Amino acid sequence: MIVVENLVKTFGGFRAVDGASLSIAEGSITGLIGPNGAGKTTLFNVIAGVLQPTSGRVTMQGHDITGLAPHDLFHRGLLRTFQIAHEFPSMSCRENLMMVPGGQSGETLWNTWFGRKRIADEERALKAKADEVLDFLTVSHLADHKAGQISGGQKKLLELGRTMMVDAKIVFLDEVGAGVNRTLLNTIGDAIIRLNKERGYTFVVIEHDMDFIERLCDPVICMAEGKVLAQGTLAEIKANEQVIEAYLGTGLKNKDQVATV
Ligand SMILES: Nc1ncnc2c1ncn2[C@@H]1O[C@H](COP(=O)(O)OP(=O)(O)OP(=O)(O)O)[C@@H](O)[C@H]1O
Repeated sequence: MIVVENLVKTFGGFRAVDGASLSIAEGSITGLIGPNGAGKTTLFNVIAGVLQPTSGRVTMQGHDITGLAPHDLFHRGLLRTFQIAHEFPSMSCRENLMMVPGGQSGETLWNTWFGRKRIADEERALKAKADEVLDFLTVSHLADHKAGQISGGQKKLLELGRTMMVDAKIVFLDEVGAGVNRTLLNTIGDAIIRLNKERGYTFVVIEHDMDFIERLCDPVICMAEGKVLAQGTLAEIKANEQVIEAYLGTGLKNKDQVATV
C-alpha cells in the first residue's frame, strides 16, 4: 500500500500538486485521470523520486519513502517506466531486455579475466529470462529485431518487458496508450492485466483513453488543479459533480465527454 498525504509540489509560486492525498492498494490497477495540467505527471514524478516534494509525505508498506531517489525506490520494486533507460536502437529487443538488471559480473575487468564461466552462466540465465518475457508479451517474433526498428506500440511493450526483467512490484505507467494503435493497446492492456493477476504487480496508470481505463482500472482517481477530486470506480467518478465541473472547465460541453477525454 502506498499512502500519499497532503503532497505539495510547487514550481516557483505555482502549485502543480496542491495538497494531494490518496492511497494505492497493493494488487490494484489504479487509474489516474484528470484534465490536461491537472498535476498527474508531477504527482507521479514526486512519488517515484524523480522530483522532490515541496511538502507532504509518501509511505510504502508503512515506511517513509518521501523524496527517496529513483534508484532507492527501484530496489524496493517501485519504478516509473522511464526510469529504465530507453531502448538502445541498434541492439535487438532481446539484448535490450538483457541490459536491464545491470551489475552483471562481466562488467568488471577482474571478472573478465577470472569469471568467464560465471559470466557465461549469467548470460544464459538472462537470455532465458528475456525470451520468457518476450513470450509472455506475445512478441517472441521480435527477439532478434533491432529495437530502433519496431513500432511505437511495440516499444511500449518492450518497456513493460523491462519491468519484468527486474520483477518490479509497483509500476507507474504514464500515458502508455499515447500514439499506440487500438490492437497493440489491447495487447498492452492484456499484458498489464496478466501481470497484475498472475504475478501480483500493482500498477498506477495515467491515461486519457477512457476505454483503456474502464477495461483495466479499479479504482480510478481524478485530479484537477493539483488536487484529488474523487476516488472510486470509473462509473462513480463519471457521476461525480466536481469531476464533471473540472472537465467542463476545460471546455467540454457535457458530462458524456468525460468518457472520451
Ligand atoms: N518543471 C516544471 N516547471 C514549471 N511548471 C511545470 C513543470 N512541470 C509541470 N508544470 C506545470 O504543472 C502543471 C501540471 O503539469 P502536469 O504535467 O503534472 O499535468 P498533467 O495532469 O500530467 O497534464 P497532461 O495530462 O497534460 O500530461 C501544468 O500547469 C504544468 O505546466
